[in-house]
Amino acid sequence: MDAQTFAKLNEWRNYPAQQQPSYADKRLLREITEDLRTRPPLVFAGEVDQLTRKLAAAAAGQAFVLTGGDCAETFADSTADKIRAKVQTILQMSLVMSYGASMPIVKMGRIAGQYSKPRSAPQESKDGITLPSYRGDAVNGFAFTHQSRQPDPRRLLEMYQRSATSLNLIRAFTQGGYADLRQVHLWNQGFRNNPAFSKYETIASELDRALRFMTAVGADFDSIKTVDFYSAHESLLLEYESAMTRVDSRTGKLYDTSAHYLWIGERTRDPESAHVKQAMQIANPIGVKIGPNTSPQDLLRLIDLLNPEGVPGRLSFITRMGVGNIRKVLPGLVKAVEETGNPVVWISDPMHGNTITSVSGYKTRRFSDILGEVEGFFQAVREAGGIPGGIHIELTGDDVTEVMGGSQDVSDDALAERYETLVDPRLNHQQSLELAFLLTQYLAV
Ligand SMILES: O=C[C@H](O)[C@H](O)COP(=O)(O)O
Ligand SMILES: C=C(OP(=O)(O)O)C(=O)O
Ligand SMILES: [Mn+2]
Repeated sequence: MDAQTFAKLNEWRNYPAQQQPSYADKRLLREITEDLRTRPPLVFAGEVDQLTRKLAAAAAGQAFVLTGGDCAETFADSTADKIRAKVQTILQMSLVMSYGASMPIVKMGRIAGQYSKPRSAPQESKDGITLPSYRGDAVNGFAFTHQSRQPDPRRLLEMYQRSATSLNLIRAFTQGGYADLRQVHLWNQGFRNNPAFSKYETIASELDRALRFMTAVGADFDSIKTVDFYSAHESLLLEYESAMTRVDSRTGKLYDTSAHYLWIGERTRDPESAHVKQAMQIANPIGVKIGPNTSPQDLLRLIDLLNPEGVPGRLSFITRMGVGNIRKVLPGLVKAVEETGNPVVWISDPMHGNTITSVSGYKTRRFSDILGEVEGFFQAVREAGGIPGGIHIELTGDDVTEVMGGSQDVSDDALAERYETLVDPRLNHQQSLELAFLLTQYLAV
């Protein structure tokens, strides 16, 4: 690596980095990041560029992005069954959505690397004992003991290994025929038992007819049975992201090879933050989460820093305002950005602005608030002259009870039945499919 590239790679070190673990053993951290630097990349520059082109299509209204997966992946749950269920859920949603939108869906998972979390509070207290907060399996353990809550750099290696094995399986599923349209359609038949099915019967039978028509005219399903599926996670642990950054031999540019797509969280998106400085140096498509206190100036500055050349697909803004704020705050932001002519992708995260504590004490969200924010997002972006480009949600393929409501009407009392997330509540399989059906009404224009 030449001196100039090396300087770029380390530029972030000159700026304040929030939400970083403080490791007791700095030497061990160095040994581990040195080791990571020698490991093969998890994703390849060519794939990353292909994703950027697909995101460019979303910015232009010719594709729509679906990102879904856990709030916090865990090492223990990075199993074949759980990964399959998540990928299956995303493929099922995407079939329904692409029918509704009559356009391709860009499929991304918060998967194969979503192992670290920013937290509102650095510490957690229970029964008079105060310990560091859980920051994701890549940092420390969830168990509430002194030992488990200490940040351990060896977990970064485990993150790499788990990401690699997850991605290997995802590649096998999505390239090996598992994503065949007919198969995905068959899975969707399970939704017929959902209490809300009658509301969506028309679209479900239209989709059924469309596929039968394709079969009748001899469509070559075999030639379209692989799908492109991209990995995404929050770029939070800068030592890890930096250690996974490689020079692309074709172009000499830096790519963070830990995932195809990286986003910067609401808590670390300050233009002068190490997180933004790190993202400036890499060629991956970047998302920035934006909450209700974002100003138009913030966005213009982020555009200057992260996409000064206006490369379509390079930058997305992921709005997470809350159902009560989205219509008030978003139109002004969209207007200001659209006036610059810079091609950003507007993506809705209807989860993070709608987190509440239920009466029974669970961190949860209401399905109705999530839908309300999605609706507000489509209206606000269109009203202000922008193009709604995608949705970013926390989901799992399992029948958990973490989000209240939906057609199966998960009640406050029912949350206790299968509340499994370690950080934020996720839509379960049925709630995710229901959201996909509901989205079709906003996607069809
Ligand atoms: O996933 C997002 C954040 O990490 C999470 O909402 C923060 O949660 P906390 O407020 O429980 O720390
Ligand atoms: C931490 C997250 O979101 P935000 O930065 O929007 O709070 C997340 O996506 O899990
Ligand atoms: Mn979350």
